[in-house]
Amino acid sequence: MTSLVDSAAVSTVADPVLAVRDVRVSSRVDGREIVHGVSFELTPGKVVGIVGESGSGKTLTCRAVLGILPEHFEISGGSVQLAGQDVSALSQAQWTALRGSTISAVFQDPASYLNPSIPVGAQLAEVLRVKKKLGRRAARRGALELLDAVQLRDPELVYTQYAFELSGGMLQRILIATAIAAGPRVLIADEATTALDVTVQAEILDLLADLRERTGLALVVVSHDLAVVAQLCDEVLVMRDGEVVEHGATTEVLYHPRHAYTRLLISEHEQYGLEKFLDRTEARP
Ligand SMILES: Nc1ncnc2c1ncn2[C@@H]1O[C@H](COP(=O)(O)OP(=O)(O)OP(=O)(O)O)[C@@H](O)[C@H]1O
Repeated sequence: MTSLVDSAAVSTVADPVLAVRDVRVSSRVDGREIVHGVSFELTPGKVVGIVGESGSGKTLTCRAVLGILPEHFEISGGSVQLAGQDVSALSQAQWTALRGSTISAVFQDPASYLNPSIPVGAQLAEVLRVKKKLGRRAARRGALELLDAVQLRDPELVYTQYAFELSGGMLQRILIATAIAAGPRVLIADEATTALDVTVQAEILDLLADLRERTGLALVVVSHDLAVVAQLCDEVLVMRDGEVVEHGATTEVLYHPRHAYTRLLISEHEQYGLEKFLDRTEARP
Protein backbone atom coordinates (compact mmCIF):
# COMPACT_ATOMS: atom_id res chain seq x y z
CA MET A 1 0.00 0.00 0.00
CA THR A 2 1.34 3.44 -0.85
CA SER A 3 1.75 5.46 2.29
CA LEU A 4 -0.15 8.72 2.36
CA VAL A 5 2.60 10.31 4.34
CA ASP A 6 5.63 9.12 2.41
CA SER A 7 4.08 9.61 -1.01
CA ALA A 8 5.22 13.23 -1.39
CA ALA A 9 8.44 12.46 -3.23
CA VAL A 10 11.42 14.56 -2.30
CA SER A 11 12.17 16.64 -5.36
CA THR A 12 15.73 16.50 -6.53
CA VAL A 13 15.32 19.76 -8.39
CA ALA A 14 15.90 22.68 -6.10
CA ASP A 15 13.24 24.93 -7.61
CA PRO A 16 11.63 26.96 -4.84
CA VAL A 17 8.24 25.65 -3.76
CA LEU A 18 7.62 29.04 -2.19
CA ALA A 19 9.20 32.30 -3.24
CA VAL A 20 8.29 35.38 -1.24
CA ARG A 21 9.68 38.55 -2.79
CA ASP A 22 9.55 41.93 -1.06
CA VAL A 23 6.03 41.28 0.24
CA ARG A 24 4.36 44.29 1.76
CA VAL A 25 1.11 44.31 3.69
CA SER A 26 -0.95 47.47 4.17
CA SER A 27 -4.18 48.46 5.81
CA ARG A 28 -7.01 49.02 3.33
CA VAL A 29 -8.52 51.49 5.78
CA ASP A 30 -5.78 54.11 6.01
CA GLY A 31 -3.19 52.78 3.56
CA ARG A 32 -0.63 52.36 6.35
CA GLU A 33 2.06 49.81 5.48
CA ILE A 34 2.52 47.29 8.30
CA VAL A 35 4.86 44.73 6.76
CA HIS A 36 7.67 46.48 4.90
CA GLY A 37 9.07 43.97 2.45
CA VAL A 38 9.73 40.34 3.38
CA SER A 39 11.68 38.03 1.09
CA PHE A 40 12.68 34.40 1.40
CA GLU A 41 12.68 31.20 -0.63
CA LEU A 42 11.84 27.67 0.33
CA THR A 43 13.11 24.66 -1.56
CA PRO A 44 11.85 21.16 -0.65
CA GLY A 45 12.94 20.13 2.84
CA LYS A 46 14.13 23.59 3.78
CA VAL A 47 13.05 25.26 7.00
CA VAL A 48 12.88 29.03 7.35
CA GLY A 49 12.19 30.61 10.71
CA ILE A 50 10.63 33.99 11.39
CA VAL A 51 11.31 35.46 14.81
CA GLY A 52 10.49 38.76 16.44
CA GLU A 53 8.49 40.11 19.29
CA SER A 54 4.73 40.37 19.41
CA GLY A 55 3.30 42.69 16.76
CA SER A 56 6.37 42.58 14.50
CA GLY A 57 4.34 41.29 11.54
CA LYS A 58 5.14 37.58 11.57
CA THR A 59 1.53 36.41 11.43
CA LEU A 60 0.46 38.96 8.81
CA THR A 61 3.37 37.80 6.64
CA CYS A 62 2.21 34.19 6.95
CA ARG A 63 -1.39 35.10 6.29
CA ALA A 64 -0.32 37.02 3.20
CA VAL A 65 1.52 33.91 1.97
CA LEU A 66 -1.50 31.72 2.72
CA GLY A 67 -3.95 34.10 1.05
CA ILE A 68 -5.90 34.58 4.28
CA LEU A 69 -5.18 38.17 5.30
CA PRO A 70 -7.85 39.73 7.51
CA GLU A 71 -10.34 41.66 5.39
CA HIS A 72 -8.94 45.12 6.07
CA PHE A 73 -5.40 44.19 4.99
CA GLU A 74 -3.97 43.65 1.52
CA ILE A 75 -0.71 42.71 -0.13
CA SER A 76 0.39 46.13 -1.35
CA GLY A 77 3.69 45.17 -2.93
CA GLY A 78 5.96 42.32 -3.92
CA SER A 79 4.96 38.83 -4.96
CA VAL A 80 4.30 35.33 -3.64
CA GLN A 81 4.98 32.38 -5.89
CA LEU A 82 3.72 28.99 -4.85
CA ALA A 83 5.01 26.03 -6.83
CA GLY A 84 5.91 28.45 -9.61
CA GLN A 85 2.50 30.13 -9.67
CA ASP A 86 1.99 33.79 -8.83
CA VAL A 87 -0.76 33.73 -6.21
CA SER A 88 -2.05 37.22 -7.01
CA ALA A 89 -3.65 35.80 -10.14
CA LEU A 90 -5.53 33.05 -8.27
CA SER A 91 -9.31 32.95 -7.96
CA GLN A 92 -10.87 31.96 -4.63
CA ALA A 93 -11.60 28.51 -6.07
CA GLN A 94 -7.98 28.06 -7.14
CA TRP A 95 -6.81 29.19 -3.70
CA THR A 96 -9.11 26.68 -2.04
CA ALA A 97 -7.64 23.94 -4.21
CA LEU A 98 -4.06 24.93 -3.33
CA ARG A 99 -4.66 25.29 0.38
CA GLY A 100 -4.09 21.94 1.99
CA SER A 101 -2.71 20.29 -1.11
CA THR A 102 0.21 22.64 -1.79
CA ILE A 103 0.43 24.86 1.26
CA SER A 104 -0.98 24.29 4.70
CA ALA A 105 -0.72 25.73 8.18
CA VAL A 106 -0.92 24.99 11.88
CA PHE A 107 -1.49 27.70 14.43
CA GLN A 108 -1.52 28.02 18.19
CA ASP A 109 -4.57 26.83 20.12
CA PRO A 110 -5.40 23.65 18.17
CA ALA A 111 -8.69 23.06 20.02
CA SER A 112 -10.25 26.07 18.32
CA TYR A 113 -9.70 24.48 14.90
CA LEU A 114 -11.53 21.26 15.75
CA ASN A 115 -15.25 20.69 16.00
CA PRO A 116 -15.94 19.74 19.64
CA SER A 117 -18.91 17.53 18.78
CA ILE A 118 -17.32 15.29 16.15
CA PRO A 119 -14.66 12.67 16.96
CA VAL A 120 -11.25 13.85 15.74
CA GLY A 121 -10.74 10.81 13.50
CA ALA A 122 -13.92 11.54 11.57
CA GLN A 123 -12.77 15.14 11.06
CA LEU A 124 -9.43 13.97 9.73
CA ALA A 125 -11.11 11.41 7.46
CA GLU A 126 -13.38 14.15 6.12
CA VAL A 127 -10.33 16.15 5.02
CA LEU A 128 -9.11 13.10 3.08
CA ARG A 129 -12.54 12.60 1.52
CA VAL A 130 -12.73 16.20 0.36
CA LYS A 131 -9.11 16.94 -0.51
CA LYS A 132 -7.99 13.53 -1.75
CA LYS A 133 -11.39 12.36 -2.97
CA LEU A 134 -11.09 9.14 -1.00
CA GLY A 135 -14.02 6.85 -0.29
CA ARG A 136 -15.24 6.30 3.26
CA ARG A 137 -13.12 3.23 4.04
CA ALA A 138 -9.96 4.53 2.39
CA ALA A 139 -10.37 7.83 4.23
CA ARG A 140 -10.65 6.01 7.57
CA ARG A 141 -7.56 3.94 6.76
CA GLY A 142 -5.72 7.08 5.67
CA ALA A 143 -6.71 8.92 8.85
CA LEU A 144 -5.42 6.07 11.01
CA GLU A 145 -2.19 6.08 9.07
CA LEU A 146 -1.80 9.84 9.59
CA LEU A 147 -2.51 9.51 13.32
CA ASP A 148 0.24 6.92 13.43
CA ALA A 149 2.57 9.16 11.36
CA VAL A 150 2.23 11.98 13.89
CA GLN A 151 3.25 9.47 16.55
CA LEU A 152 0.01 9.22 18.45
CA ARG A 153 -0.11 5.99 20.36
CA ASP A 154 -3.18 3.85 19.77
CA PRO A 155 -4.54 5.57 16.63
CA GLU A 156 -7.69 3.39 16.72
CA LEU A 157 -8.62 4.81 20.12
CA VAL A 158 -7.66 8.41 19.27
CA TYR A 159 -9.74 8.16 16.09
CA THR A 160 -12.89 7.80 18.19
CA GLN A 161 -12.07 10.49 20.74
CA TYR A 162 -13.36 14.04 20.99
CA ALA A 163 -11.14 17.12 21.28
CA PHE A 164 -11.97 17.60 24.97
CA GLU A 165 -10.61 14.13 25.76
CA LEU A 166 -7.15 14.93 24.38
CA SER A 167 -4.18 16.89 25.72
CA GLY A 168 -2.82 20.03 24.04
CA GLY A 169 0.11 18.10 22.60
CA MET A 170 -2.17 15.40 21.18
CA LEU A 171 -4.45 18.03 19.66
CA GLN A 172 -1.52 19.75 18.04
CA ARG A 173 -0.46 16.39 16.52
CA ILE A 174 -3.99 15.96 15.17
CA LEU A 175 -3.87 19.45 13.67
CA ILE A 176 -0.53 18.59 12.07
CA ALA A 177 -2.04 15.35 10.74
CA THR A 178 -4.92 17.37 9.29
CA ALA A 179 -2.54 19.94 7.81
CA ILE A 180 -0.41 17.30 6.06
CA ALA A 181 -3.37 15.07 5.05
CA ALA A 182 -3.45 16.29 1.45
CA GLY A 183 0.34 16.07 1.07
CA PRO A 184 1.24 19.78 1.02
CA ARG A 185 4.72 20.83 -0.06
CA VAL A 186 4.86 23.75 2.37
CA LEU A 187 3.68 23.85 5.96
CA ILE A 188 3.51 27.06 7.95
CA ALA A 189 3.74 26.52 11.69
CA ASP A 190 2.79 29.79 13.38
CA GLU A 191 3.55 29.62 17.09
CA ALA A 192 2.42 26.00 16.82
CA THR A 193 4.22 24.90 19.96
CA THR A 194 3.93 28.06 22.03
CA ALA A 195 1.09 26.88 24.25
CA LEU A 196 2.70 23.52 24.97
CA ASP A 197 4.96 22.64 27.85
CA VAL A 198 8.65 22.32 27.09
CA THR A 199 8.77 18.51 26.77
CA VAL A 200 5.75 18.30 24.49
CA GLN A 201 7.06 21.27 22.51
CA ALA A 202 10.33 19.39 21.90
CA GLU A 203 8.38 16.32 20.75
CA ILE A 204 6.32 18.36 18.27
CA LEU A 205 9.47 20.01 16.92
CA ASP A 206 11.03 16.56 16.47
CA LEU A 207 7.89 15.48 14.64
CA LEU A 208 8.14 18.43 12.23
CA ALA A 209 11.83 17.69 11.66
CA ASP A 210 10.96 14.05 10.98
CA LEU A 211 8.25 15.00 8.45
CA ARG A 212 10.66 17.30 6.70
CA GLU A 213 13.24 14.53 6.56
CA ARG A 214 10.88 11.84 5.31
CA THR A 215 8.65 13.76 2.94
CA GLY A 216 10.67 16.77 1.81
CA LEU A 217 8.08 19.04 3.43
CA ALA A 218 9.34 22.63 3.46
CA LEU A 219 8.53 24.59 6.59
CA VAL A 220 8.04 28.16 7.69
CA VAL A 221 8.35 28.21 11.47
CA VAL A 222 7.11 31.32 13.20
CA SER A 223 8.05 31.79 16.79
CA HIS A 224 8.87 34.44 19.31
CA ASP A 225 11.11 31.75 20.80
CA LEU A 226 14.63 31.70 19.37
CA ALA A 227 15.31 28.28 20.84
CA VAL A 228 12.57 26.77 18.67
CA VAL A 229 14.07 28.34 15.59
CA ALA A 230 17.60 27.30 16.56
CA GLN A 231 16.48 23.70 16.81
CA LEU A 232 14.65 23.45 13.51
CA CYS A 233 15.58 26.11 10.98
CA ASP A 234 18.20 26.34 8.25
CA GLU A 235 17.63 30.04 7.83
CA VAL A 236 16.11 32.74 9.97
CA LEU A 237 14.49 36.13 9.45
CA VAL A 238 14.41 38.52 12.37
CA MET A 239 11.49 40.95 12.26
CA ARG A 240 10.89 44.14 14.17
CA ASP A 241 8.07 46.60 13.53
CA GLY A 242 7.20 45.00 10.20
CA GLU A 243 10.79 45.14 8.98
CA VAL A 244 13.25 42.30 8.42
CA VAL A 245 16.29 43.53 10.32
CA GLU A 246 18.40 40.42 9.76
CA HIS A 247 18.21 37.37 7.50
CA GLY A 248 20.72 34.55 7.12
CA ALA A 249 21.75 31.03 7.97
CA THR A 250 20.53 30.16 11.47
CA THR A 251 24.00 29.55 12.86
CA GLU A 252 25.25 32.83 11.38
CA VAL A 253 22.38 34.85 12.78
CA LEU A 254 22.49 33.22 16.20
CA TYR A 255 26.27 33.06 16.61
CA HIS A 256 27.24 36.23 14.78
CA PRO A 257 24.22 38.51 15.00
CA ARG A 258 24.82 41.76 13.15
CA HIS A 259 21.82 43.70 14.32
CA ALA A 260 21.50 45.08 17.83
CA TYR A 261 17.90 43.82 17.99
CA THR A 262 18.97 40.25 17.22
CA ARG A 263 21.61 40.51 19.95
CA LEU A 264 18.92 41.70 22.33
CA LEU A 265 16.64 38.76 21.45
CA ILE A 266 19.52 36.34 21.98
CA SER A 267 20.48 37.82 25.34
CA GLU A 268 16.84 37.60 26.45
CA HIS A 269 16.79 33.93 25.46
CA GLU A 270 20.00 32.93 27.14
CA GLN A 271 18.22 32.53 30.42
CA TYR A 272 15.91 29.94 28.79
CA GLY A 273 18.78 27.77 27.62
CA LEU A 274 19.27 28.76 24.03
CA GLU A 275 22.86 27.39 24.19
CA LYS A 276 21.47 23.88 24.50
CA PHE A 277 19.76 24.26 21.12
CA LEU A 278 22.68 26.09 19.59
CA ASP A 279 24.85 23.06 20.40
CA ARG A 280 22.42 20.86 18.49
CA THR A 281 22.35 23.28 15.58
CA GLU A 282 26.15 23.39 15.42
CA ALA A 283 26.31 19.61 15.53
CA ARG A 284 24.08 19.31 12.49
CA PRO A 285 25.83 18.36 9.26
N1 LIG B 1 -6.77 41.51 12.52
C1 LIG B 1 -6.05 42.61 12.81
N2 LIG B 1 -6.67 43.81 12.98
C2 LIG B 1 -5.96 44.92 13.27
N3 LIG B 1 -4.63 44.97 13.41
C3 LIG B 1 -3.96 43.81 13.26
C4 LIG B 1 -4.64 42.57 12.96
N4 LIG B 1 -3.71 41.61 12.88
C5 LIG B 1 -2.52 42.20 13.13
N5 LIG B 1 -2.68 43.52 13.34
C6 LIG B 1 -1.59 44.48 13.63
O1 LIG B 1 -0.55 44.29 12.68
C7 LIG B 1 0.72 44.30 13.31
C8 LIG B 1 1.44 43.00 13.04
O2 LIG B 1 0.73 41.94 13.68
P1 LIG B 1 1.12 40.40 13.57
O3 LIG B 1 -0.02 39.61 14.15
O4 LIG B 1 1.52 40.08 12.20
O5 LIG B 1 2.38 40.34 14.53
P2 LIG B 1 3.11 39.06 15.12
O6 LIG B 1 4.56 39.35 14.96
O7 LIG B 1 2.61 37.82 14.49
O8 LIG B 1 2.72 39.13 16.63
P3 LIG B 1 2.23 37.96 17.62
O9 LIG B 1 3.48 37.22 17.97
O10 LIG B 1 1.65 38.72 18.77
O11 LIG B 1 1.22 37.15 16.86
C9 LIG B 1 0.47 44.55 14.78
O12 LIG B 1 0.66 45.93 15.02
C10 LIG B 1 -0.98 44.19 14.99
O13 LIG B 1 -1.55 44.98 15.98
